[in-house]
Amino acid sequence: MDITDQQWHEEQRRVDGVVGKMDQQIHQLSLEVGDVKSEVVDIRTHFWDDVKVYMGTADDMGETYTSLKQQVEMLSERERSHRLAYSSLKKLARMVKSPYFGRIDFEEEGTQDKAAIYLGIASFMDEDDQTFLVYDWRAPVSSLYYDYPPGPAAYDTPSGEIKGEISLKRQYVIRDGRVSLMFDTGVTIGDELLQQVLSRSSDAQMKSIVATIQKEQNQIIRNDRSRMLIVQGAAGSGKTSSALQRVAYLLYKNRETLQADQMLLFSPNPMFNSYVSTVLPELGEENMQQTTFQQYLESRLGREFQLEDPFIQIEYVLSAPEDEAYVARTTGIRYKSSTSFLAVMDAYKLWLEQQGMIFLSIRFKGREVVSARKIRQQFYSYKSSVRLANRVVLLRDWLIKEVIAFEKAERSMPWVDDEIELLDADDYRRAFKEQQRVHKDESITFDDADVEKEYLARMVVHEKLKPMRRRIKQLRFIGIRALYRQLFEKEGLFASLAGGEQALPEYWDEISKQTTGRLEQSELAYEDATPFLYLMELVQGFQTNTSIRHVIIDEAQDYSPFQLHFLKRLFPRCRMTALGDVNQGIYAHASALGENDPIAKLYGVEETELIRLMRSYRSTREIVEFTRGMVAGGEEIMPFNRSGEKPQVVVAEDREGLHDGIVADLQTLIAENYDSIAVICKTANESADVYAALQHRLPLLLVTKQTSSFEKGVQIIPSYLAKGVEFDAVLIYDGSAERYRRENERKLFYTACTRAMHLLHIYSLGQPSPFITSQAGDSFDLLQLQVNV
Ligand SMILES: Nc1ncnc2c1ncn2[C@@H]1O[C@H](COP(=O)(O)OP(=O)(O)OP(=O)(O)O)[C@@H](O)[C@H]1O
Repeated sequence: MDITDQQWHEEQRRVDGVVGKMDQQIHQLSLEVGDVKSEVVDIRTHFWDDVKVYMGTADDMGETYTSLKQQVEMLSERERSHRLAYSSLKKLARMVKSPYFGRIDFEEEGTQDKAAIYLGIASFMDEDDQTFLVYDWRAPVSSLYYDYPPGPAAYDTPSGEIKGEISLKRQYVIRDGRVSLMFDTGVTIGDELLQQVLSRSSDAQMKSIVATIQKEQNQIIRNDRSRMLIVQGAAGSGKTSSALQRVAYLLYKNRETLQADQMLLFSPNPMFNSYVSTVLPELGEENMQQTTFQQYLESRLGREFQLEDPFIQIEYVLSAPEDEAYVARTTGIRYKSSTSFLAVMDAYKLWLEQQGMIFLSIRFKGREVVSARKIRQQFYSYKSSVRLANRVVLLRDWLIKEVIAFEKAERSMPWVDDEIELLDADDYRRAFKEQQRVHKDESITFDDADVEKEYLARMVVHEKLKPMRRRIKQLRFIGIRALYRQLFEKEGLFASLAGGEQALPEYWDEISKQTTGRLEQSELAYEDATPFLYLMELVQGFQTNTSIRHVIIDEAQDYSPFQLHFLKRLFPRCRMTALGDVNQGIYAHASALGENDPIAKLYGVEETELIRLMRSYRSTREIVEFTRGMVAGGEEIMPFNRSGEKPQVVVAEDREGLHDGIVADLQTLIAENYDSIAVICKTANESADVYAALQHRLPLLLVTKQTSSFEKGVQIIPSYLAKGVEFDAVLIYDGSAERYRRENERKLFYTACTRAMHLLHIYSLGQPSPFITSQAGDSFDLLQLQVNV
């Protein structure tokens, strides 16, 4: 339905009115912020002037305390007002140029009132008559906008469902206070605006999608029933976008009880953190915590081991020769990531409760303080009904007592006299002070030489034993590394825990050899890190994190069932949102979204909800139609209706020709103002070679696993680091059969191709990959580059 000039005029008048009121509030708030700020500075500068300090009697001190307390309270109250006024000011400054993006006219059942509800990134109230001129997009009533076309509609409120009728649904694009686009929409949020948004250039940073959230995405954003929400969605279907809007929604809905730092996002790599870091601030919310799983592993095991990161593992899987060691390792990777291995670990723990614990002797100056054998005896002397981790605590306390006894005896050893000789004046002073502190009520002097010597001996021995006591407190007397090794070394142990020889993975001997070999070098393969940590936690007691209330796992398909179980135990109080695409699983390990859907079983059916997103928004129809043929079930992926050129497959006969073709292509794309372009290579090695070969011909950026921010320009990037991000144009460096042919490369290739928003060119040195040639011939254009002569 066309909008008349009259309506257009009225809408602009309303925008002018709202913007005028916003300007007024901005003015008022700026004054307030200035005033409060100078007040705060004043209180800080003259803080002591207004505090009455009397120290004579207990009453005086009480008065001083009260006066001080009042002054501190006043300061913090003023600081709070400053923070509030400042954040309202920031919010208004963001809204004033574009105060809202949508409107619904809604008549509640049983009333005659038709209310026009305008939606923006935050609420804005008319201070004169206390009415909402703009509603926050997250308010309960706003869900009408995302969920219903004009007609009967309903929304949930804390006091029940409200039914009624939507008579109008309108969208706006308002820039600098002018309505630049406006239309009434039907079934869903209008394609027209979405078309516009999606045809824009890719950004170095992800954008918020509040104005165009789709109905199925809204279900993800507002879901707050289930403990575990799983989103399985096609490439580019808005999983990450929805997850970030969801964070903003949950922060709004639970603003009294939930803070941004109680939410944690697990990202696929550090660069991704920078890519998504602006979405929440754009919506006026603080960012949640962000980390990668590898960063967590590093924080726990990085001091003791050289940890292999997942990218080194993937480089190995993609590039190493396929000999027996390779097949054994990849089999091991799959096994060690499975719940079968998790079950072995749990059984191992039960076994250890009865036997087999390995302890390290406590030694001092080459002598045994407590032998490993004695520690073990003590450990197994505790009742077997006491849990393993609790017995470890008892053992720790026992060891501390043993050390105290040892410490006493040690004071009369000759080495102590030698050490005392070496003490200087400062040490003496320290010893004296320490003794004074310990014996507060006794009058201490160093008049008597024997007393002095005793004190000094006590100090010397105590100091020297500090590291030992620290190690005991950190439970470093448990041989976790040896326990992990024992599992792979002890004849028959693994098989009996796994339920028999037949349950052992293939290539068991080689897997054991590889595992123990690396441990001896103090290396931990990526596939061993989580199981190792799990064993450590089983034995020492879980170091859980109860402050995090919500965990969001992006690219969930890249987590193994084992890792997911581990996360569940790590965050026992939290809810989880896991987003993934089974077709983009690029690791050799079993996937949490793989066969038998291990992720769905994590919290059980009752507490789990699964939402599927099948419409892809990132890429043009042509790119989606081409790429979806590469993966199982791809026919269900629906392109959004936006057209572009067909993907091109460009075959070169030699590397020089390939490079010339790519450089010419890049130059054209740059001239045509494509802002972000990626040349996606298979591995980091290939990326480094391409960068070295082409960097003198045009400006390029090389993305490595160390890259921490996502930038515009031409990026040379390994396929697995391009996860989650997108580019205006994607050139696949070499999509030949030589490079992409194995089944485990299919998803990698699909992931790389689906990074393209507007244009996809696949170069191929020789015969193109079967993942291309098996596609319908009319879904891409095939070009042959001329051979260089
Ligand atoms: N409702 C929407 N309105 C506007 N843009 C959208 C919407 N949904 C998704 N997009 C856009 O589609 C692109 C892909 O979204 P996003 O990265 O969230 O998808 P994804 O499912 O996480 O993708 P992948 O799994 O391939 O990494 C982004 O540019 C995003 O802004």
